[in-house]
Amino acid sequence: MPRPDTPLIIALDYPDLDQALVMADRLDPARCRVKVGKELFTRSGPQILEALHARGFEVFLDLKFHDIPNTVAGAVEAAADHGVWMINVHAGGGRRMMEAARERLDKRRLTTHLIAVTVLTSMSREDLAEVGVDDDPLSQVERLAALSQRSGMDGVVCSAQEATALRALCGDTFLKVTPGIRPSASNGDDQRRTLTPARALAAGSTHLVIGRPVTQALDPMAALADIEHEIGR
Ligand SMILES: O=C(O)c1cc(=O)[nH]c(=O)n1[C@@H]1O[C@H](COP(=O)(O)O)[C@@H](O)[C@H]1O
Repeated sequence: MPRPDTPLIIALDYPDLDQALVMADRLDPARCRVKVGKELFTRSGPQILEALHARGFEVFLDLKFHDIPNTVAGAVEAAADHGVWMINVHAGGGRRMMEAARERLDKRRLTTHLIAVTVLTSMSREDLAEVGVDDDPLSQVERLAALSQRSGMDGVVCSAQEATALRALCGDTFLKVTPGIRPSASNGDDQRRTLTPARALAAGSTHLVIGRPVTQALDPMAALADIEHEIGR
């Protein structure tokens, strides 16, 4: 199966397998990847991954592991053993945690992309201050992205607002996976650091994670077509 030549990752944030597959069956695995997150995976288990793989999708299993190094190493190995395209951990777990995850995948020759979440796109400067980080999101994202790169990650999750700075700091090939994508007409929901699809790509995002602007649209396929048109696909 050829790899899809697209930056689009559709977040299948549904409460159960059936609803997720109704959406997946309307999507084309040649034109997007899909993301399975905590709610869907906790409800459905690995069955959802098998069903999506059987349909030809590359899957980002977004479980954002954050624990002691030994526990995270085991968790990323278990996740990668499902044959998913991408998995993630929280960079806030620190260098030793990320290195342990990297070493475990390398030892098993598992080629799953391993990326680290820097600062959640739902967080503003005020949210960061409340958890003891008295700095702007960009500085904290840069700090955690540099640490992630030194710790062997293939890239990071950040907001597209930080993508240009990370391109300068970490280079073009370091993955910049950006949720918080909002077409100009839609609201931000719980997201705080957002950008439109076209501006996100221009800024240097390598992948755009898009959930509600497509999945909650009155006509999801029309919403997706509009996004593809906006980014020239
Ligand atoms: O790791 C993620 O995917 C992620 C990181 C982050 O900082 N912000 C973020 O929104 N996400 C995920 O990206 C998706 C965004 O969904 P929408 O806000 O509906 O487009 C959700 O599934 C989130 O769990």
